[in-house]
Amino acid sequence: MSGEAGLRLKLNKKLKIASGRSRNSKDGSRKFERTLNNDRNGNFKRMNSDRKKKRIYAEQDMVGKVDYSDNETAPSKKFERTLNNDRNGNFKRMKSDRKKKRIYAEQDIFGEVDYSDNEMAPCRKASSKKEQKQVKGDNKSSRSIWVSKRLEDATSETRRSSRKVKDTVKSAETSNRTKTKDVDNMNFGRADSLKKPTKSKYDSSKRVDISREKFPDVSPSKSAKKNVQEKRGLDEGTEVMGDMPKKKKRVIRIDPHDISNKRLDDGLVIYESAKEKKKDLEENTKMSKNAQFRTIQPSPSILSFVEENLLGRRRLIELRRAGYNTELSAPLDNIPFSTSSERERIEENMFRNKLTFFAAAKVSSSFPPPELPEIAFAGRSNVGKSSLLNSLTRQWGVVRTSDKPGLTQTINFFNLGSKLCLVDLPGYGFAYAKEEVKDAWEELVKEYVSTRVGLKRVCLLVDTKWGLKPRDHELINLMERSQTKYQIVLTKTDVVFPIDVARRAMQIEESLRANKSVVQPLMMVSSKSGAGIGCLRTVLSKIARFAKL
Ligand SMILES: Nc1nc2c(ncn2[C@@H]2O[C@H](COP(=O)(O)OP(=O)(O)OP(=O)(O)O)[C@@H](O)[C@H]2O)c(=O)[nH]1
Ligand SMILES: [Mg+2]
Repeated sequence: MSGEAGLRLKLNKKLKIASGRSRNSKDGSRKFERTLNNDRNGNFKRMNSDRKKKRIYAEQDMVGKVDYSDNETAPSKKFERTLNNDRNGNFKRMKSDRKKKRIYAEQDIFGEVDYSDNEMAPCRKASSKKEQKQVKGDNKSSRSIWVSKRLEDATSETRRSSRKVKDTVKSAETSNRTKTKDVDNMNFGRADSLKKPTKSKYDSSKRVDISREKFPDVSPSKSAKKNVQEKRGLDEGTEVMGDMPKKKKRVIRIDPHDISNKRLDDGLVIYESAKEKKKDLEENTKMSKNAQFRTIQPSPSILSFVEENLLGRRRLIELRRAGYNTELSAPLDNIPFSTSSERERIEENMFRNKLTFFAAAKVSSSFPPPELPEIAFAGRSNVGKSSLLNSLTRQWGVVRTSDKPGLTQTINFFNLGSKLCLVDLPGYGFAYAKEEVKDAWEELVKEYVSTRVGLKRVCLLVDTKWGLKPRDHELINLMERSQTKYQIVLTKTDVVFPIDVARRAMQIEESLRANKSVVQPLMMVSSKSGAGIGCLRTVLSKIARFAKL
């Protein structure tokens, strides 16, 4: 027993010395903190009991007469062995992490791990969990090597990163000051050794930033140029001076309108300028056309006709004062689908008769035999031919009309009573139809106006806004050649000012003054307002009255 007591005392002493050493060392204090933390979590008692158990097992080993004086690692090995044994026995409840703690405690006690470097602590803390998982091997020395290796890696990495920053700053400074190849090679070499592709980018951007800070007056483009120069210089292995004298650019000013000093390269410019000039000229001519139109002085007879018939754009109050029933839908002198009693009010007896459709022709062979004197209505598409027929007879709906140009595609024959035949011709020019079809219509119209027996008059309808167009002139020339009587009728007078209606009438009369087949006076109507319709009725009914087949 006395021997046993002696051994116990010795062991206690050893343990006290070890714990004292650990407390004195920096890592020992850390270990102490951890134990305190454990205590805070309520494991203090268990720890005490563990220590007691350790002591007991140590005692047991010592009773087993094992000599530890030679090798200090032996007790730890023994401890672990006993712990392993205990897993099957009394210490089943103990968790692995607690066991690990105990292992660390042993390490601390026996001072196997060298914590001389201060940087170790945070690394160890950060990777403590990983380490705990990995530190499973029984060999303490291997564990200590692994930990020390990790620590070394961590410290070297931190050193590297700090060195990197220093290097980048240094390289930036050197590139701006000296810009020698050697310095940059060093930098690139370092970047390569670090094996980070982004590093070089970072370096270059940093360099640019620093250069900007250093030379705030230099524009970014210039600094970029400098960088390019630097790179070139480095590639060639020659020194590039930052303060090179700049070459002044010669600026040659060329007169854009002067063609004499142009080179072949400036051909495009010449072409463009010519195009612009042509455009200006066209605009001027266009302007002059409008200006010319405004200078037309209508004759007093035309002006009085326009005023008497309320032609042109008018206010409702004006129409009301003139006796028009403004409450009726357009045209004002019209009642849609009028009855025979309503037709009685038409001044001219001729147009009191009922309008009836009797034939349509696509080709000249299908024209009906000429039984009645015919009055045809020709003109460009959408000029208002069909509408005028309806307006003259006050029988809206007999002749079909549309907003879309090209509705009338055949020559349509309408009988007005038993004395007159009204013919609606297809329009020419602007129409939503194929070119071949339009050409066919035009040919048919030309054939009709030039060859038709019984055709007493062609009312050539002209839009007041646009006046005579080349196609109209074509038809006029044809009728002149074929000696077909034609009368110009201005339509849609309600969309322009009265003075412009008069000007247009005057303009057309002047242009056709030399023509022989043209019938005067020029008529002006509006199928919408009914203005001038009565006058046209009077003129046309005279034809029927005196016409002889
Ligand atoms: N403001 C106004 N519009 C009119 C007048 N006459 C006709 N219109 C309109 O002009 C468009 C064309 O009328 P249409 O009578 O179909 O013309 P069109 O000459 O027969 O046309 P095509 O059959 O294609 O040759 C329609 O929307 C009419 O409402 C008018 O005197 N004044
Ligand atoms: Mg029509």
